[in-house]
Amino acid sequence: MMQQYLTLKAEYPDKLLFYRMGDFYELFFDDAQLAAQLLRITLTHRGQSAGQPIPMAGIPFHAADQYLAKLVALGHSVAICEQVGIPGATKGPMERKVARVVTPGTLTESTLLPDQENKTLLSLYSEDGKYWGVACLALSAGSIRLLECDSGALAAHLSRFNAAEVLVNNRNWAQQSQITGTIERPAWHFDAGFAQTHLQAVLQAANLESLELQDAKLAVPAMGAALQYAKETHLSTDTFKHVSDIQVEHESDFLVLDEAARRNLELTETLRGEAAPTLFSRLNRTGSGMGARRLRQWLLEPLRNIAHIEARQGKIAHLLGTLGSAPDPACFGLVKTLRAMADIERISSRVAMQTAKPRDLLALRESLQALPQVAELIRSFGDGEFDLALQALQSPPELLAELVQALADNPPVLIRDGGVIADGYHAELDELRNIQTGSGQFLIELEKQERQATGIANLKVEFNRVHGFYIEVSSAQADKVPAHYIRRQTMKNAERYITEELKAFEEKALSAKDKALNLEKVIYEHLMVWLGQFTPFLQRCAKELSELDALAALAMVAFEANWVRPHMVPHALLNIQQGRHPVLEVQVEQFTPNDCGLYPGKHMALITGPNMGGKSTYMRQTALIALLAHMGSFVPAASAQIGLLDRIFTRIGASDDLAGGRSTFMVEMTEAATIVRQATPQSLVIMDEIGRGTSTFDGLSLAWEIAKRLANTNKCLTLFATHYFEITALGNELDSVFNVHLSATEHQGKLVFLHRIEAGPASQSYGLQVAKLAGLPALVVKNAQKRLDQLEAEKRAMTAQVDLFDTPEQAEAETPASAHSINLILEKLNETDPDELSPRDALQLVFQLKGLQG
Ligand SMILES: Nc1ncnc2c1ncn2[C@@H]1O[C@H](COP(=O)(O)OP(=O)(O)OP(=O)(O)O)[C@@H](O)[C@H]1O
Repeated sequence: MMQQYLTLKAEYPDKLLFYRMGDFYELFFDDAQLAAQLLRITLTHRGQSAGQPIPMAGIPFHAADQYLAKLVALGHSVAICEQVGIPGATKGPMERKVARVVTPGTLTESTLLPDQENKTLLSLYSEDGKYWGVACLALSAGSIRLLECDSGALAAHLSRFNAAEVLVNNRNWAQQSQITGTIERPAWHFDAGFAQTHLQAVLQAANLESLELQDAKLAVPAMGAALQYAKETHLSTDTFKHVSDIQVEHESDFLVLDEAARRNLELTETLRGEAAPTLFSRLNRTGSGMGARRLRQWLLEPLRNIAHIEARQGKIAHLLGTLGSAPDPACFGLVKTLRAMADIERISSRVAMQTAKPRDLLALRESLQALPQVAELIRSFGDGEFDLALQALQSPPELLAELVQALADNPPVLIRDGGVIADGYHAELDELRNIQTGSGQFLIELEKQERQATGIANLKVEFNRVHGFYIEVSSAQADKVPAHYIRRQTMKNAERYITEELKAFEEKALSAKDKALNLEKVIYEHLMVWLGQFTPFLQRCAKELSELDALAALAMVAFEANWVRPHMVPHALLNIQQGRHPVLEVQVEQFTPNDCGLYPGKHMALITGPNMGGKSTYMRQTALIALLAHMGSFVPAASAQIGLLDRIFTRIGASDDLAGGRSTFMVEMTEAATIVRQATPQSLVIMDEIGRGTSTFDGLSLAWEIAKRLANTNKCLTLFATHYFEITALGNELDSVFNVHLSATEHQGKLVFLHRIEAGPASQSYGLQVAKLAGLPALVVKNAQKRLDQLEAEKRAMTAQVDLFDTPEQAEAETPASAHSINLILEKLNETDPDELSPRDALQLVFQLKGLQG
C-alpha cells in the first residue's frame, strides 16, 4: 500500500495528497504534519519507513469539503485520490486513482468558493522580465481575460484580478513572489502554438480572429499555460465547455488601482483586514452573490470610458427616477427577489462541466420559475432602458419544463443516494421503482398466504439489511413449519426461514434497487448534457441579473444618502462641491462636507492642520469620490465634475513589511518612488505625511523635494498632507501649488475640530493639545511645551543669523532643510580667516560653499 501511495504522491509532489482508505482520507509523511498543523487534526503514525514511524493524519471523507475549504483558503492545493477498484478483486492494495486536484485558483465547487468574490487563476509570461502577458482564467465564471503590461503595472493587475494562484514562466519572479500559490511552470506550457491549439479546443474551433489576439502576443502563451493547468487539475474534458467569454483588455480601459491604493482606501478590506466598514460593504446592498461579485468587480475595475460610465449612470438615474419621493417597491423589490435566487452563473458553469449536484438543478429550476417576476418588476421601471436585460431573461420554455418534469421536489444531496429523478419522467425507472415499492404489498400478501397454509397465526415476513427477506416463526411454533422452509437463522425465541419463492423475489427486488440507482445516474448525466446546450442563455441571464442587482444596490445607496450624478469630463480635473466621505458619513453623527478643486495648472493642494483635524479623511474622501464616479456610481457630494483619471496613487499611513524585510520607512519610500516614477498629469495622488518615518531634517527635505517634483514634473492632481509647515512655502513659490488647512479652534481652553477646509496654511499645529486630549500625563505635556518653546527660540535665533546673509525674499523661501545647509556653510565660514586666503583659495571656497548649498 505504501508503495502505491508513494507512486501516486510522486506525481503530485507540491500538492497535499488525500489518500482514500475506507471512510477516511489519509495523509502521510510531510503532508500529514502540515495538515495536522493547518487543520488542527491529530497526528498519528502507521508502519515504519527507514526505521522511523510514518506520520499519518486522517479526515472523514464525508467532512472532506470543510477541510478542503480551509486548505484552499490558506493557498494550498490538494490531490484527491479515490478507491476505484472493487474490494477483493485484485491481490494487494485496492486500485486507486487521483480523481481531482483542488487548487485555490481553479475552484468551481459551491462549497469551496466564497459567495461574493471570484477566485481566479492568473498566468504570467514574459520574455525579458519587463513586459508581461497576463491571462486571467475565472473558471467558476467561465471567463478569460487577456492583457499586456509593463512590470510597473503588474502588481496592480494581480490585485485587481484577485488571483488565488499565479503561474509564471520566470523562475526569479516565482521565487521572489509574495503571493502564496505562485508556481513556476515549464517553458513548453507557454508555447504560442500550444496555446492556440488549447484555445481552439476551448472555443470549439470558433473564430479566433474575432478575438483580436494580435494585441495579446504575450498574453496568449500565458493563457495556454493557464488552460493546461486547469485541465490537469480538473482531469476532465468538460472543463472548458462553458468558457465563452474571452476578452482582450487594454491598460487604457481601466483606472488603475494598485495594491497600496486598494488597501489604503479600504475598498474591500479595512486596514485591520476586516470586511467592514469598507467602501464595498457600504455599497453592497445587492441581493445575490452574483450581484455582489459584479459590484466588487466594478469597484476594483473603474472605467476610463465616458460613454460606458454614463451608461451605468443613466441606468441608476432611471432606477432613481422610478423611486420618486418614497422608496418604490419595484427597485427594492428587485433586490428582494434576487436575494431568493440561486447563483445561476456558478450553477451554469457546473452544469457545463457536468459536476452540478441535484440541489444545484433544483435551485436553478426555482430561479427560472422566478424569472417572470423579475421581468415584471423590470417592465415596471418603464421605457426601453432595460430592454436588453428583459430579452436576456426570456427563458427557453423547454428548459424549465424539463427541469420540472425531471427533478424530484426534494432531491438528496448526492445522486448516488437515489430519488433525484421524479416519478413519471422515465418509464423504465418507474418500473424498477414499482418493483421496490410493490414489495411491501407482495410481502403482506405472502405473509397472509403463509399463515393460512401453515396455520401459524403469528408468522411474519420481514426484511433486514444483513439477511435480506425471511419468514420468522416463534420457537414454540417451529414444529409446524413445512418441509420446504429452509432455516436461515436461529434467534433466542424465534426461527428464521427462507423459501424458494421469497428468494426469487429478493433477487428481483434487490437488483431492482441497484438497477434503479444506476439508471438514475445515467438519466441524470443525460439531463446534464442536455442542459449544457443552455449554457449561453444561463450565462447571459446571470450577467444581466448580476448587473441589475449591482445597479439597484447603487441606486438604493444614492437614494438613501442623497448622492448625486457626477459630470464626467475627458481631461483630468476634480471639482467637488460639498463632498463627503462615503463610509464615514454614516458613522459619525454629523459629517462636515468640504469642497475640493484640482485643475491642470492648479493641481497640488498642500494640506495642513492639527492631528485629528480631518486631513486623511478629506484626502480619502476625494479619492473615493473620484473612484465611485469612475465605476459609474453616484457620489456623496452636492455636485461633482470629475475628469477621467488613469490611476489613483496613495501613500498613506505607516506600515512595515516585516515578511518582505522592509522597514516602515523603506515601505514609505518605495511607495513614494513608484509614484514619482509613474504618476502622469491624469493621475490622482494622495500623499499623507510623507517623510515622517525618519529624522526631521531628512524627512522634511525628502517631503519637500517629492512635493516639488510631483508639482513640476509629474504635474499630477495631488493632495499632499504634511505636518512640516515649512513646506507650505511652496504655495508661494510655485503657481501650481496652493495651501489649504483643516480648521480647529480653542474654546474655553479646549480644542474643537471644525473639520472644515479653509484656504491658506494652518497657523498652529495643536500637537500638544491633541496629546492632552489623548490622555498623556499633564507633566509630560507641560515639559513638552517647555521643550517646544526652547526649540522655537533656537530656530528664531538661527533664522535671525540667516537673515544677515539673505535678502528678505530669500529668507522667506528658506526652509530648515536649507537652514541645515546654511549651518554647514556658517561653520565653514567660521573656520576661515579671509586674510589668510589666496585668490585661488577664495575661489575654491566659493565652490565648496556652493557644494554645501543642498
Ligand atoms: N469632515 C468631517 N466631518 C466630521 N468628522 C470628521 C471629518 N473629518 C474627520 N472627522 C473625524 O475626525 C477623525 C480624525 O480624522 P483624520 O484621521 O482625517 O485626521 P487627520 O488630520 O488625518 O489626523 P492625523 O494628522 O493625526 O493623522 C475621523 O476619524 C473622524 O471621526
